[in-house]
Order: sequence, then C-alpha cells, then structure tokens
Amino acid sequence: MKISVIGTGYVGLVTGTCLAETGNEVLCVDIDEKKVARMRQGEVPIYEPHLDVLFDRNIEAGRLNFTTSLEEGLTHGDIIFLALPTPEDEDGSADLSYVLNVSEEIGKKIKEYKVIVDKSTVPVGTAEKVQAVIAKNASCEFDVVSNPEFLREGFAVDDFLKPERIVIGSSSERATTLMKKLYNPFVRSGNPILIMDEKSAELTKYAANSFLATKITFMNEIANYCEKVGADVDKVRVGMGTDSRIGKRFLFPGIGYGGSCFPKDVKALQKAGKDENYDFKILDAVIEINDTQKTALIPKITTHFKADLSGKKIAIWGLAFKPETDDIREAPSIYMMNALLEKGAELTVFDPEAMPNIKEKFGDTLTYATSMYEATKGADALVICTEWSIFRTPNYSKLKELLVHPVIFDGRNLYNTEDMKSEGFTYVSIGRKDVNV
Ligand SMILES: NC(=O)C1=CN([C@@H]2O[C@H](COP(=O)(O)OP(=O)(O)OC[C@H]3O[C@@H](n4cnc5c(N)ncnc54)[C@H](O)[C@@H]3O)[C@@H](O)[C@H]2O)C=CC1
Ligand SMILES: O=C(O)[C@H]1O[C@H](OP(=O)(O)OP(=O)(O)OC[C@H]2O[C@@H](n3ccc(=O)[nH]c3=O)[C@H](O)[C@@H]2O)[C@H](O)[C@@H](O)[C@@H]1O
Repeated sequence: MKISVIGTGYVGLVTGTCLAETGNEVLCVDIDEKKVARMRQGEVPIYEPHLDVLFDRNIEAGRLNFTTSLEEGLTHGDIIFLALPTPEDEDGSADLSYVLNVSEEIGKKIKEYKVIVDKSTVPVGTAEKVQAVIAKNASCEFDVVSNPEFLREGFAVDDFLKPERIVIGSSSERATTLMKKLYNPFVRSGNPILIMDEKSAELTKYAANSFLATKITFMNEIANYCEKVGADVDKVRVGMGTDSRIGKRFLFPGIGYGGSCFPKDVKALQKAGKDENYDFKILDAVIEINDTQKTALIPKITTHFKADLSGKKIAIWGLAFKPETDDIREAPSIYMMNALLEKGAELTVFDPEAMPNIKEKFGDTLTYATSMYEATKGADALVICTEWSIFRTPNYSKLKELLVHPVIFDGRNLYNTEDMKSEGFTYVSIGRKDVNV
C-alpha cells in the first residue's frame, strides 16, 4: 500500500519505518528541513533502539523516503497518517493547531479518495473537527480515522511491530477495511484490532495514559508512606504486583513520571473534563503528587548536607526521562537539577544518550562528563535520576575512590539496601530504609 506519514518524530518515524518493513511504500513528510536532509543521508535523527537497522534496510529497498513537501505526501499516500505534535497549551489543554493546520491544507490539496489517520494523541471530538476542516475545501471523498498510538519510547520498534492491541476509531467501512489490511501483518499472533467509534478511540488513549500515570503515582504515595512507617516499598510492590489483578508492571516508585506524554496527557484529560463541568479529582491528585515527587530527594539531600549545598559538588547519573531514549521532555532530572542549582550546588552530569539535548537546555550551567565514573570524580555525592542498565552494577570500589564521600541518593531504587550497607555507602532511596545515614 502507499502510505504517507506527516511528522517524523518519535511516533511518525517509527510508524513510517515499521510500515515500510511490512512492504508498504512509505513517504515521510516533515516541516523541519534539516531533519529531512539528515534522514535523506541515512541518519536516524533520534535515539531509539533497533530503529536504525529497519531504517537502513527500508531506505535501501526504496520503500522509505522523505520529503518536506506536504503536497508530495498528499499525492503519494492512499492512507495519510498524522503524527504531529499535540503539546500542552497554556490552559493545560492539547494544542491542536498542528493537526488542524495540516488538515486545512489536506482539504485544499487532495484530489482523490484518502484515508486521513490521526495518530497524534488528541481529545475527544478531534476526528470530528478534522473532518469538518478538511470538508471545508475538499473536492473529493475522504475518511478520517482515529488510530491512537501506544508505543513506548525505548521500546518503540518492538511495541509497533508487536502491539498488544490496535485501536481503530472509524464509522466508515471503506476506511476500516483498508486499516485492517494495513495492520493485519502486525497482529498475526492473535492480538486484537479493536474497531470502535472515533470518540471512544480518542478517549481510550487518554484513559490508558492517565491510568498508567495514576498507577505510578499511587505507588509513589505508598513509597512515601513506607518511609513514615519503616516498611520497604520494594517488598510491598512485589507483594501487590504478584496479584494478577494488579500486575507487576508500572509499580516502580521513583522521582515521578516524566516524558513527552504522561504529563501533558493527564493535564489534557483533566482540562477536557473541566470543559464538560466534570472534575477528574483523581487526576488533580495525580498531577499534584507527581509535581512534588520530582523533587522528593531534595529534602533528603539538604538534610544530609545540613541545609547548605553551596559549593557542594554533586554528580548526576541519568538525564533522559527514562532509559533507552535521548528524550528529555519533562524529565524529572531537569526538576532535580534546577532545585540543586538553586541551592548553590555544582553539578557534573552523565547520560548515555541525552547529553546533547541537556546541553542545549542547560549550556554552561552544568559540567558534562564523558563517562559515568568521570562524573563522580571529586563529588560530594551521587544522585541517580534515570535507571539506565549501565548504572545497575557499578564498580563500588572505584566509586568509593572517586567520590569524596561515599554518598548516593537514588531516585530509581537501583540498588539493594543490604548491599549498600555492606559496601559502606550512605544510601538514600525512595520508600526504603536509608542506609548508614
Ligand atoms: N513520543 C511518544 O512516545 C508518543 C507520542 N504520541 C503522540 O504522538 C504525537 C507525536 O508525538 P512525537 O512523535 O513524540 O512528536 P515529536 O515532537 O517527536 O515529532 C513531531 C514531528 O512533527 C513535525 N512537524 C511539526 N509540524 C509539522 C508540519 N506542519 N508538517 C510536517 N511535520 C511537522 C516536527 O518537525 C517533528 O519532527 C503526539 O500527539 C504525542 O502525544 C503517542 C504515543 C507515543
Ligand atoms: O503516549 C505516549 O507517549 C506513551 O507514553 C508512555 O510511554 P513513555 O512515555 O515512552 O514511557 P513509559 O515507559 O511509560 O514511562 C513514562 C514515565 O513513567 C515513569 N515510570 C514508569 C513506570 C514505572 O513503574 N514507574 C515510573 O516512574 C518513567 O520513568 C517515565 O518517566 C506509555 O507507556 C505508552 O504506552 C504511550 O504510548
């Protein structure tokens, strides 16, 4: 099939590449000329594991191409995916301007039947709006489909190739038939393609993200309570998670959820509720708790250093909002570092992939180390913000030699507290007993 994807960010590029992988002819359109030039030269512009392999071989096979011309994209594809940003607007709602502006152009430019597929995360009623905006100018038939995306950054290729479910919101049989044909190769194991109305599809996406954010937040509350009563959140987590009704995943406490989606999507659903005079009280609490959680380690750090952080050298491990990505959007590390800088600390940072993005944001305010160990050289303490695998089994002796004091504040509970005790570290984590403080 001939497919066009408008917007080649984390979702668009993965979508385009994976659809090319199953034999479709894909043309990706992006407004960012530099990005398109890089992709045309064979460069993947983001860090996403395994994407490069698929990207290279589909370009080589001639099935994956790039352009800055929307017109070209609209002529090429029988199915046009919109994978455009829907960032948080000033009032917390989803900013639909990218989606609606492109839709306006689609209406003016399409000359034959097209299926317009919204893959961006959008509030209930957006498919209707897109339909109306296109219809204003369209001189041919078209259908609008809501097809929310559930991939996770860091696992995006695997999630796309082997989805647990595909959600298609459409009232058109013609469009639904085409969408099923396109997605059938991805669900051969028997996972469902769920066909529903557009509004339910749109809400499914916000409900899923908000539920997951709530699950994490609930666990962060339990972790904070564990600290009050001397319980160990990791034991509680496993004790709870082994109940299949609860499930083991997304119960890891830490310094809050971040990323380009949970924060904005929870707020967008909260705002959408308010617009209908409906108060999502649970979301109010999730947002408030998560905001506090991002700096949950700060009082522990200031207590350790007796309130004075001025001139204290602190090493930071992990800057990306989660491991296996270079994405720093709403990364808890940013809140942590801003709070530490405000208190006068000097920060030397390391992340396997996110350093360039952090450098762009923080410039000379931070010192950038070339390795995890270099970051800790001469530091008064180490703070861990992201659970990259390489941080999981450090050389403790080396770490003790490099740090001025063997002190670790761990925002992701990477280490066993007993091990840290026997290694002689002062170890402070989330929801567990502090060690040697
Ligand atoms: N990042 C993620 O893991 C997921 C994101 N989503 C949703 O997918 C949508 C896209 O998200 P990301 O891929 O993260 O965004 P992104 O910001 O990484 O990429 C968006 C791309 O669209 C391009 N663009 C902007 N205006 C354009 C225009 N007029 N014409 C062509 N290209 C244009 C930008 O240059 C950029 O390359 C959002 O609604 C997001 O909520 C859904 C599931 C997962
Ligand atoms: O709409 C989206 O953009 C995507 O948002 C999330 O994916 P993503 O943001 O890539 O990453 P997650 O693995 O969900 O992690 C989000 C945040 O929650 C935090 N988290 C996750 C799990 C956990 O147990 N504890 C926890 O604090 C992570 O550290 C991270 O900051 C969802 O998992 C995807 O299904 C969805 O498609």
